[in-house]
Amino acid sequence: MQDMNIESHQQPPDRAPLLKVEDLHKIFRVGDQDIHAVRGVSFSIHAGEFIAIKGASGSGKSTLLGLIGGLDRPSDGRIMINGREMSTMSAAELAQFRNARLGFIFQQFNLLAGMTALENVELPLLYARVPLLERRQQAMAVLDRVGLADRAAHRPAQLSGGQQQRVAVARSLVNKPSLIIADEPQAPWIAKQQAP
Ligand SMILES: Nc1ncnc2c1ncn2[C@@H]1O[C@H](COP(=O)(O)OP(=O)(O)OP(=O)(O)O)[C@@H](O)[C@H]1O
Repeated sequence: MQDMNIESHQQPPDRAPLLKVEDLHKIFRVGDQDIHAVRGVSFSIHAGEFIAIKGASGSGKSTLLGLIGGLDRPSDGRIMINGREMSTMSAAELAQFRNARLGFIFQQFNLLAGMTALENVELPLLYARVPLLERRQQAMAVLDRVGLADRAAHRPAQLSGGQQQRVAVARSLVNKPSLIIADEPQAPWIAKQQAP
């Protein structure tokens, strides 16, 4: 892994971290080659804190975000969320935790092409078994917040790139997550959205 920097943009408050990463490593085995994508990364995030992970292409940023989000397991090191070690969670617990506590914005947005903007935003609530009327109202409110209420019935292919990005942001916010993980530069936009 090349150099990667973790920058905090707010003063962490004096309380236990929401997320603590300790000496994290990820090694991918490709053929007979070991790719050390994440090498000994440690940091903490407190509630309300905004953190940017910066580094050259291929320095391990997406891999690190995947590990924090529980999408992949580390080769070594620990990830503690609210004092609980992620590796001790079962697959079902991890899925439940991801759905209830984390919001993801992927590099490629990962919107479902066959669904409308509103249905895409509703997805985390559907997984959380929120009743239809309630989830429709909540999803619509967040779509409105990102300025896309009038595009609710449009499918991703009928939206501009920036609008698709805003749908992805709305989907990441709809379950009111403790932590939003954003791959690539939408992050300042999210910080603005989260401001009271
Ligand atoms: N599933 C995988 N199997 C093998 N190698 C991988 C895998 N995923 C990533 N890598 C390698 O790990 C390294 C880190 O990749 P990663 O995608 O985390 O970088 P990044 O910093 O997010 O890059 P970018 O800014 O270009 O998106 C790269 O050398 C990449 O080729």
